[in-house]
Amino acid sequence: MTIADTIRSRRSIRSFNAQPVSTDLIVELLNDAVWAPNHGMREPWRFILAERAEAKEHVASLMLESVQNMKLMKLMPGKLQQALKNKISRMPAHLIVVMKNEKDPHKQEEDYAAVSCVIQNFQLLAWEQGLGMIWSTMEYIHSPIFCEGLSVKSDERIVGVLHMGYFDKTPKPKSRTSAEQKLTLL
Ligand SMILES: Cc1cc2nc3c(=O)[nH]c(=O)nc-3n(C[C@H](O)[C@H](O)[C@H](O)COP(=O)(O)O)c2cc1C
Repeated sequence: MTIADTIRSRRSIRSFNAQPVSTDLIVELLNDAVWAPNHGMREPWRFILAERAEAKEHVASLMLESVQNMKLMKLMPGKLQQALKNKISRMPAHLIVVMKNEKDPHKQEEDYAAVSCVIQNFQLLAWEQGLGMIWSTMEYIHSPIFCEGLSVKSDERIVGVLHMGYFDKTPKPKSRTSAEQKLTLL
C-alpha cells in the first residue's frame, strides 16, 4: 500500500469485533507515530492505554459519570446508559492522548497541531495493520471527573480518546471536496 492508498482507504471505525489488540503492537505503532513534526522538539504528548478489563471498565465509568449532567444523558433511561457503558467497556482498547499545556498561546497551538500529527500517524499505521479506531473528542475529555480519574495533571489536556480494535465492516467513505476547489493560486 502506498501512503496515498493508506490515507484514502482509512475510515473511522466505531464497531469492533472481540479480537484483542496486542499491547506490543500499540507500543510499536506509537514508536513510529512519534516521529511526527513538532516545533522546538517539545514532544508535547503522552499516552494512557486501557486494555485490561478493569482499566476499560474504569474508563467507561468515568465517561458516564462525566456526561451524567449533560441534557442528552439526563433524558437517557438508566438501562440505555448501562448499555452504553457496557459497549465502551467491551471495546478492545482505549488510548488516551494527553498533551502538556503551554502558557504561551502560540506554543499551545503548535503543540496541539503536533499531537494531532502523532494521532494521524498512529491512525494510518494502525490501519495498515488492519486495526481501526475512532478519534473521540466528546465533551467528557474536558471534564475534571474524567481527567482527574485518569491522573491527567492540571497543566495537561486530553487531545483525544482513541477507541480501537479489529473490525468486520469498513464504513463507506464520505466524499471529500477536491483540493482544486479549495485552492487559491496567487
Ligand atoms: C479532531 C477530531 C475529532 C473527532 N471527534 C469525533 C467524535 O467525537 N466522535 C465521532 O464520532 N467522530 C469523531 N471524529 C471522526 C470524524 O467524525 C471522521 O473523521 C469523519 O466523519 C470522516 O470519516 P472518516 O474518518 O471515516 O474518513 C473526529 C475527527 C477528528 C479529526
